[in-house]
Amino acid sequence: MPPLSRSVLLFDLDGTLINSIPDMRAAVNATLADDGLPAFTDEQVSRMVGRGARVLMQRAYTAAGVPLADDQAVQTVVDRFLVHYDRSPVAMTHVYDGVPETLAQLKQAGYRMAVCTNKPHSATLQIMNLLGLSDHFEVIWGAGQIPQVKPDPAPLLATLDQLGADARQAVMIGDSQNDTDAARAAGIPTVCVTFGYRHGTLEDLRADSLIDHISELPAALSALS
Ligand SMILES: O=C(O)COP(=O)(O)O
Ligand SMILES: [Mg+2]
Repeated sequence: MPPLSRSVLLFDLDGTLINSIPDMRAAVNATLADDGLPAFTDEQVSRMVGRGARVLMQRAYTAAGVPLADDQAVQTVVDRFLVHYDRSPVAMTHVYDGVPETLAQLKQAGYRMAVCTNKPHSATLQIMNLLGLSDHFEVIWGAGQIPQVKPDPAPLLATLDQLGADARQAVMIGDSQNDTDAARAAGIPTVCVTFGYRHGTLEDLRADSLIDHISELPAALSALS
């Protein structure tokens, strides 16, 4: 596989490494139930996920017919959602097939790896620990440490900064336009999985490479350089 002209891999989490929708759906529905509102399905929640907990709550309450009035209302509901989510974050969440093996293979080949997710930071750390994924990564970046989330490039650049690396060394691996737009703005090429929680078409992603299974990633990375 080496020489590695781009040796730093930035991975998205939800929809790329793990299927986290069922536990997010449960926490969304528990939050809505606190307000006497009806539940959504996995399918509906997957269309709300992507830009972090604040946008998830805004979309859920808007879809329930009671849009959140202001920033304070959003924050209050996000805090309640996180209490529900932190209580049971991986009961129904699973790591996609082939992920641990592929991460081990990439590490062995000399890649340095980080996660950069729009999921809130403390939930991200807890979930990755519980799923046994943390040890593969030098940096785990979750939302809330800076105001911006993907598709803003700032979280990717902050993750690279923590790695002591720069955009010219990096490839982003994700599942949605939030990932590809952020990466493009940072000058970083992208590999996208064709599963996950993409909202538009595959073409909308404008990814440099598409893979149907994570085991295809090493070859896709080699073909990029
Ligand atoms: O939780 C979200 O909204 C999205 O998370 P992701 O950036 O890992 O896809
Ligand atoms: Mg994702």
